[in-house]
Parts: sequence; structure tokens; C-alpha cells
Amino acid sequence: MKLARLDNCPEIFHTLQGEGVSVGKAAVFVRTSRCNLHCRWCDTDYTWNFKGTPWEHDRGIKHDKAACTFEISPASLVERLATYPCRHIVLTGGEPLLQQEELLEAIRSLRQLDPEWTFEVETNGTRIPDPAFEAVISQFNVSPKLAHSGMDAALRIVPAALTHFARNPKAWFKFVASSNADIEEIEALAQAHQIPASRIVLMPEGRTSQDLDRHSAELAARVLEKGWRFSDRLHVRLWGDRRGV
Ligand SMILES: Nc1nc2[nH]cc(C(=O)O)c2c(=O)[nH]1
Ligand code: SF4
Ligand SMILES: [Mg+2]
Repeated sequence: MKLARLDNCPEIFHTLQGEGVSVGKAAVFVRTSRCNLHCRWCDTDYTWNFKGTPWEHDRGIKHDKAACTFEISPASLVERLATYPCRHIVLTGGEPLLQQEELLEAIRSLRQLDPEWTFEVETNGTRIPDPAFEAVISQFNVSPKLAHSGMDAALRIVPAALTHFARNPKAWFKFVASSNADIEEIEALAQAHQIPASRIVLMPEGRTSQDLDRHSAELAARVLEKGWRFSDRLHVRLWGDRRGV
């Protein structure tokens, strides 16, 4: 399978969940490489924006595919994860649902070692998980992309997948927003795909504390009106715009 590469190692790190409903929970993050979307502000563009690809990104740089990819077998991933003093894993990317089969193999092996392991997935909500994979995940953080991602609606919004997650009580919908137009877009998506207000989490866009502060008070007011939830970005507050935290 393909994970992101960081300092010649796979991008696996022990930290606090910084976003969404389990913010503050200790977890080991596994960052898969590759994504089926190509958002212009993506903060993990090194998982997909490789030299020779046509995608546009705000940073205006292309990455070397080999230098940014760490090939690893599910068995080696299990060995690495077993060394951490933490039994909660967050699978993120890129888009981790592109590598469900390999991830499921690793999850099954970990559960054989210790049934206490729990797994949370960060996904862009464009893929319906396989039933066997879905069954072993305790929480999905579904983050559908809005128009400001620069992606065509036909690619970023997959109605069958959104409706599927909307029916799954393990799925929370985490939207990155910075303007009133974003709020209206979220409202329309929620209506169209029957996403319950109680499972919508609004998160300000930003890679520094100052950026987050710029929109937070206004977004929090909208969250109260709508009956949604608000999430800060704890890891950005604690450690800034860095990889591996
Ligand atoms: N601490 C921490 N929390 C996170 N929640 C979602 C993350 C992600 O990049 O998917 C992330 C991340 O990269 N770090
Ligand atoms: S879906 Fe997520 S990982 Fe993929 S390009 Fe968009 S922001 Fe980046
Ligand atoms: Mg991140």
C-alpha cells in the first residue's frame, strides 16, 4: 500500500485528534498517499500533486512522486503501529478509502493482536466504504468539499455516497468554511442528502491561529442558529502548520 513519506519514513504520528467530534483524543495517525480529488488549498498536496500531473494548486509547486510515497505492506504497517503506546488509530490521507482492502487487512491483524484497537477514518465522502471495512470503523469524519475547493461539483459531490453516510450514525460531516456563501452551500447539501443537523460540524479554514481567529466568532454564531457543532483546529493552535503532528 502507499503511505505518504516523511523523513524517509511512512507518515505515522502519535498526536491529539485536532479536528471534529473527537478533538483532543490521543491517536496514532496514518497518512495514506493518493487522492481522487485535487483541492486547490489542500494541505496534503504531497499525496497527489505530482510532477507531470495537470492539477492546479495554490502553492504552485509539484512534488516528486517517489520521494513523497512510502510503499509498505499491511503486515509492516501492523508492526509499526503495534510499537505505539496508543490503541486508537486515525486513517487519513489523501483519501484512505482508495486503499480499503489493504487497510482492512492491517485492521484485522491488529485486532487479532489486541481487540481493543479502534479506528477512525477521515474521508472526502466520495466513496461508499465496503461493508466489511465499514463494520470495523468506529467513526467516519466525512468532509465533503465545497465550491471553494476548485473541484467540479460532479467530482466532489457523489450523492449516493453522501446519502449513505447520512444514514450511518457513525458518520459525522465536517465542513471547512470561511464565508456566508459556504454556510448556504452546506445548508443546501444537508437538505439534498438528508444530513442531520446534529451530525454537522463546522470548522474554520486556517493554517495559523490568526487565520482561525479571523472567522471563528462569526462561524460559531451561525452554528448556534443552525443547531450544528463547531470544531476548532487544535493541532494548528498547539503546533502550527507542520507535518507529523
Ligand atoms: N492532530 C491532527 N489532527 C488531525 N485531524 C485530521 C487531520 C488530517 O490531516 O486529516 C489531522 C492532522 O493532521 N493532525
Ligand atoms: S479531498 Fe482532502 S486530501 Fe484530497 S485533495 Fe481535497 S483536501 Fe486534499
Ligand atoms: Mg491535516
